[in-house]
Amino acid sequence: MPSFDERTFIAALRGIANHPAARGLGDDAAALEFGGETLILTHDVMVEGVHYLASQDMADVAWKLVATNLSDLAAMGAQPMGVLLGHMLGRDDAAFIEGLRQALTVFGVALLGGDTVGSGNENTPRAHGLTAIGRATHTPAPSRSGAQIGDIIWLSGPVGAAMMGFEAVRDATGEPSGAFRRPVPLLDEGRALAPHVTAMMDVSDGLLLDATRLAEASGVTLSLDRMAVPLSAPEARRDDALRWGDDYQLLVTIPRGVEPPIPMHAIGTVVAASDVPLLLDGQPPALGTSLGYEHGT
Ligand SMILES: Nc1ncnc2c1ncn2[C@@H]1O[C@H](COP(=O)(O)OP(=O)(O)OP(=O)(O)O)[C@@H](O)[C@H]1O
Ligand SMILES: Cc1ncc(C[n+]2csc(CCOP(=O)(O)O)c2C)c(N)n1
Ligand SMILES: [Mg+2]
Repeated sequence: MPSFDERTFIAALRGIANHPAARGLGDDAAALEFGGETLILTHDVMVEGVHYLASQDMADVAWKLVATNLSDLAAMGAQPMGVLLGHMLGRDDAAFIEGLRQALTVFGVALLGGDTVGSGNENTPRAHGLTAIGRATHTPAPSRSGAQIGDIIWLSGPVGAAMMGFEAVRDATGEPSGAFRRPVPLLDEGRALAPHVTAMMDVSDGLLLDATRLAEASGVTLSLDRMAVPLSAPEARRDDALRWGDDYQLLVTIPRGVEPPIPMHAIGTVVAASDVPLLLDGQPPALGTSLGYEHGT
């Protein structure tokens, strides 16, 4: 086991991330004011065996690396500009480059640079890093910390498709798996929502965990209606789908009475902070159960 889990490590980093652009390491990306504009900067890593299966097509892995980073830009209402790739050489590098080319073409983003290394040992799981750079289309760029008591909580679409897709790939069932292999960042949606939201984030680690993070950042409690969450999985898997992650929907809060500018699903309301940041059908989630994906736990 690592010496720190993800949450503890990021909390320790907060002590040295004092620049205002870091936003206290509380948002999906940094927001750096520069030359009259706001640059939005994010970096995500994918690891073989953690984020993708060793059997997967490397073109899909490259696509997902781009898409997950662009999803963090979407959550800030940003327009992507370019990326820097950190690449560890290994099997199927030509396929990786083809998947990278496809994603950059589809999302209209430039490859600006990066770094390439060997693993040193072919049994070492591979890791792939990507930095994505965008420009804010609405300032201040939305944060996770602005939710207000009384706001309505909205979700851009269903959760559960990535979980089902993962199981299809893992078990080689031939069932649809595109949501897991090739997620699509909601860039247009993020830009449309940015001027209207009090808070916004993308849902990467599971709806319940990410909703908890938004609540904690905003100093409120999020009260979710379990059955109002749209599902792209069998109803019997609802509780798993609310926790699994990888769906890259946008989770936002908007003042009551304001209609979202795009179709969204109302899934709850923001209430005054209580001793728990999240209520599910009025109840705190059972103690000791996982709310989503956390590294190092
Ligand atoms: N190693 C690190 N160094 C500096 N900042 C970090 C590091 N790891 C995480 N952070 C920051 O902590 C915050 C939370 O990170 P987290 O990875 O949960 O967000 P995210 O990128 O939206 O999630 P995901 O990785 O699931 O896409 C972000 O602001 C991120 O920039
Ligand atoms: C092989 C395999 N097993 C499990 C999962 C599920 N998973 C892993 S990390 C993560 C959250 C996003 O990661 P991060 O927080 O690092 O951005 C999720 C949902 C997967 N994708 N692949
Ligand atoms: Mg995010």
